[in-house]
Amino acid sequence: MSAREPLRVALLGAGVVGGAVARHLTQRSGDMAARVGAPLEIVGIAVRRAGRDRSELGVDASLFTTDAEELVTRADLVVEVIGGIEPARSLILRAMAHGASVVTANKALLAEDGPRLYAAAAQHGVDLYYEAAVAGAIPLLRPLRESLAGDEVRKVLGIVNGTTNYVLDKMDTTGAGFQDAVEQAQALGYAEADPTADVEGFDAAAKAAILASLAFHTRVSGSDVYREGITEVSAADVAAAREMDCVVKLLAICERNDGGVSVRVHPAMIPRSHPLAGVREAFNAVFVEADAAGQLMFYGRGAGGEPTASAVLGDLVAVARHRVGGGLGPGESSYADLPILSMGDAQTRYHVSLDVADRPGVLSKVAAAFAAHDVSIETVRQQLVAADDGVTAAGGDGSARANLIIVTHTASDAALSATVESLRSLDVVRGVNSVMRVEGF
Ligand SMILES: NC(=O)c1ccc[n+]([C@@H]2O[C@H](COP(=O)([O-])OP(=O)(O)OC[C@H]3O[C@@H](n4cnc5c(N)ncnc54)[C@H](O)[C@@H]3O)[C@@H](O)[C@H]2O)c1
Ligand SMILES: N[C@@H](CCO)C(=O)O
Ligand code: NA
Repeated sequence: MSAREPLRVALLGAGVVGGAVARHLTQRSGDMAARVGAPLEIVGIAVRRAGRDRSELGVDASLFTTDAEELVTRADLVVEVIGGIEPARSLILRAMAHGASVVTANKALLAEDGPRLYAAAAQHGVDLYYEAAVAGAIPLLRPLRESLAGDEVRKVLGIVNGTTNYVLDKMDTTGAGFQDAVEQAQALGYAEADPTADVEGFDAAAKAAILASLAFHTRVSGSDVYREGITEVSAADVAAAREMDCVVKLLAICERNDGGVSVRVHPAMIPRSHPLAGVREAFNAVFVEADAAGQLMFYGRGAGGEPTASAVLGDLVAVARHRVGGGLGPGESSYADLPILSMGDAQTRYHVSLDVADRPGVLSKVAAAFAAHDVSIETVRQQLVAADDGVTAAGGDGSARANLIIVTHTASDAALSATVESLRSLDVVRGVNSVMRVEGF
């Protein structure tokens, strides 16, 4: 082991992630020192309440402090795992101003105000690393930032929120409704007491913004991301997907085309044969497509104290090595500055399930609505609605009813959603059962 002076580490937050980081740093200090080339010495752990019993972390009780502002001024390396915007942002900026490199897991902050933090890191000549912020343990940001730095990334497509994947998986495999599945996720500790950030897609949108920024060398913030959560996904949607041999997943999609970049988070049907369909429970997986590399897939645990601590510790070792050996990791790269496309310009495909009157001319009226918006239909399947399946087989005008399932070719999202609006107003359409985007065919 090196005789070098210890590097002073300040830990901000001792919750799920911070607790796991503290335990590893304490129990495996010898390995960490050998890998870094200098000991990593915890000089303080900022907590909200000082008096609590935290003996299970195995750290000296005198290290806990409620004065995070003071703590960050006497550290070489600061790990921020408090979460949220403030005081996390001010503490990170203060730490950098005092010369500390920073490791954070805070996707919400990076998606809201990343450029300000990157600028501060550059100004003060320190590192800002955040592998844990997207897809937890999965090494994903480092590959994008470093391994693929010489390639052209075209698309990043993935499942980046464990809670919603768990909920959708349970809806698919057990037929559970949305609310039941959320309660199961809460009972297992995946979903928080207030699961809004997960189920409304805010968490995935923040991660999509970070991924797109790195992939396309362009500043993308959380508010640039089109976002739909899973609260509107019904058992009928999941059943419609099953009929198509598909599953519903909440996807983060970052695409680059000639016009710019499109970044979106929404539920979509994907074929059961697609590798993302096999991502079960609270796991995450991300596909990256690059010109020279072709397709790459990253899979693993995106949440939980231990998996997230793995990514935090990897970053901590990396920035500590820079302190020992000199130099800095790559900073923000936003030189490409590509325009960000609106959702209407995104190229998507729709699956639409309609209840229609079963009489002559209905199909042509439906087809005309698609044609009017220049949307090409790929497949149409029709089945009669039986009188005994819970709906009345006779329509209001005495005609029989049928279920029409239509899958489109790719078109702009604006054209597709305008088509659905037209369908809703057709007299032959009795009801729109399910509308969902389709990916991965
Ligand atoms: N838990 C995960 O699976 C996971 C995965 C990836 C990223 N993250 C990110 O990691 C960060 C931490 O998440 P977590 O799950 O550990 O949250 P947590 O709520 O378990 O822990 C946060 C801790 O910070 C403390 N805290 C809040 N304000 C503080 C302050 N001003 N000073 C000192 N302590 C303060 C809280 O009391 C709490 O103990 C968040 O940014 C989160 O998005 C978490
Ligand atoms: N709430 C997040 C934690 C990891 O960021 C999830 O469910 O994926
Ligand atoms: Na990661």
